Amino acid sequence: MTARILVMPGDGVGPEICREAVRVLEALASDHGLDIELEEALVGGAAIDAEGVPLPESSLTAARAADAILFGSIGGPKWDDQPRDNRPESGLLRLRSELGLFANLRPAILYPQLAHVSALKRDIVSGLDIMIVRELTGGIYFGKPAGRHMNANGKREAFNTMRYDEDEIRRIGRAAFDIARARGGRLCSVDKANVLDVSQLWRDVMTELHAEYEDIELTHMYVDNAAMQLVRAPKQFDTLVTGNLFGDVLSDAAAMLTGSIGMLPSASMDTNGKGLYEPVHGSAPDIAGQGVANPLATILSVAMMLRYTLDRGDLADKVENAVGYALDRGLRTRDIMDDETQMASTQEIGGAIVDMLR
Ligand SMILES: NC(=O)c1ccc[n+]([C@@H]2O[C@H](COP(=O)([O-])OP(=O)(O)OC[C@H]3O[C@@H](n4cnc5c(N)ncnc54)[C@H](O)[C@@H]3O)[C@@H](O)[C@H]2O)c1
Ligand SMILES: CC(C)[C@H](C(=O)O)[C@@H](O)C(=O)O
Ligand SMILES: [Mg+2]
Repeated sequence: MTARILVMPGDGVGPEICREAVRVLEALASDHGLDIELEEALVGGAAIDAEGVPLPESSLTAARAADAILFGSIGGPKWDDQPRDNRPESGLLRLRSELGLFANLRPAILYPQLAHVSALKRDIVSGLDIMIVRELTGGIYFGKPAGRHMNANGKREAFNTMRYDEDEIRRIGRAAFDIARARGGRLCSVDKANVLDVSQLWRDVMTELHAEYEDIELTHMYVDNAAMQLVRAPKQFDTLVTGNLFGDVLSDAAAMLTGSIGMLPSASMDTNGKGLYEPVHGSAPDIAGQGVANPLATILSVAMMLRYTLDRGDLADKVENAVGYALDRGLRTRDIMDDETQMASTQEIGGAIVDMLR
């Protein structure tokens, strides 16, 4: 059956990197029998400019109808003065929430060709393959009450609420235990249970769930220590599971272990295998429009789409191998370049990968 893929390029470098990822999908369709139909929809600042809101109803309807979504990135200084609920970022948050995309998978894998570009020494990082499982539709991003006001002392005050109920924790916990079982069998749950009530509940529920997963080794770690351990000795981890805010921060840190934030793909899944696939990075306004953005995080997100939604693990392997070949040939965008390699544009990297796939 033809799979419907909705492309949401968004803002900044989003359209540039999506263009390359779409070329990859088109090459797979024409040369490898991938049965897909592509459609495009507005989101983020581009949607604010065109229709006044960051997630028009027509985009949400198209997203609901799609089997998978390829998402670029949203946001930028142009829209920073929008009220919170009408910022580009709100469009993405609403999309995640409305589609129930609660499980965010952020793999940090070091390509051996980039070992010397990593922020860490080669022996500490070589062979790195960790998976961060981030809860994506709850926690402090969505907790009520939240807001800004003038308090009784005449001072500006603002507040957010970090809230999880046990079902939300159990749901992401099960997803993470299942992923750990399919990987190295070790799960580290990251929280701040020495301070936060919500983290104490998180830890209790993870510990209870462990009874259903006795073959998996479960450990707990405080988030401050986890941030330190990620840059001290990242290979101690296999799978990590954590809440929305902690996962956001830890995954950007993990990106630098792989050489660049431009290397980190992600999948945001619902309970039925539908997914939104996007790079972990943002719209990179500082380099947008220059043709220098690294498209590999987005192309590797296509590989995740092939594996998790389209059930074409064979093609996912092909895409990941093609990325390896492009790196073998010394092709690099600026963020992962060194003295021995050749600077290539966003489009040249995409083109090289498409050539390998053909
Ligand atoms: N999922 C998303 O769409 C998403 C994610 C993060 C941030 N944002 C938004 O993006 C905007 C900019 O945020 P930011 O600057 O904090 O984070 P960012 O990830 O956009 O950029 C951080 C740094 O990484 C670099 N970078 C990012 N992607 C790159 C790529 N593919 N190739 C090479 N270099 C890359 C940028 O040039 C910048 O120096 C904000 O509006 C933010 O809210 C969106
Ligand atoms: C843009 C923003 C809402 C988003 C988040 O915090 O989830 C981004 O940082 C990410 O990591 O996907
Ligand atoms: Mg982030």
